[in-house]
Amino acid sequence: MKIQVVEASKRFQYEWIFKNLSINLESGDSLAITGSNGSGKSTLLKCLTGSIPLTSGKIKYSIEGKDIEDSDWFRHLSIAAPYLELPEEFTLSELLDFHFKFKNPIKGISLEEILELVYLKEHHGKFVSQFSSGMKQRLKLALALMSESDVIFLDEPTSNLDKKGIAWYQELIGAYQMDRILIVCSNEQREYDFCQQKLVLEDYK
Ligand SMILES: Nc1ncnc2c1ncn2[C@@H]1O[C@H](COP(=O)(O)OP(=O)(O)OP(=O)(O)O)[C@@H](O)[C@H]1O
Repeated sequence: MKIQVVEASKRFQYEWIFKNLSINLESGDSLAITGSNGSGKSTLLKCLTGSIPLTSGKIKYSIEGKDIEDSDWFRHLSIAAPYLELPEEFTLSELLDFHFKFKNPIKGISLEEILELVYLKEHHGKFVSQFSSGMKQRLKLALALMSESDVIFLDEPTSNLDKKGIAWYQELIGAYQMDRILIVCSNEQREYDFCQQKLVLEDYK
């Protein structure tokens, strides 16, 4: 899998969020997108996932030299972000069944193992609406990383996690990034210090 970003720029009304941003990523790469509050991290993530268009420039996804249509990017990626809510009217078991109807779990892992990994096994019958914010965040991260996707996007991955949850997140990444592209939007070093590449949005104003 390759993602090529060429001279990408994004503007909302008269405000340029980023200009002339170029990056190349391939399987196994990890990129941290950093910058102060309001610098445009989430906006760049939304452009990279195809949820909103660029103002100018180009983003290309390809596998083994073959381009992937913009409309098919979603098949290759998973996202965990604060603004993407979990469907709260499901119990945890129902949510896992629902989620994995659309995405395959990574090879060799069962739903039972995912429940254990996320420390929520005893809560499988509980409604997601009754989860604490930390439980919801662990679930979002696990759903993203346990899905068979070539690209994983994590926006503010440790929000609502306590010290133990942060250590759990770091271990999860170590064990399950595998040969995939990982993109982390954050301004907290502990969330991205394992990333090989770092992009600072203030450099693209
Ligand atoms: N749909 C929109 N229309 C107009 N302006 C927008 C829109 N979405 C975001 N913005 C503006 O783009 C800028 C960047 O916002 P963004 O949420 O990408 O920043 P961020 O770096 O993720 O911030 P934070 O660290 O606070 O989460 C802000 O000035 C924001 O108001």
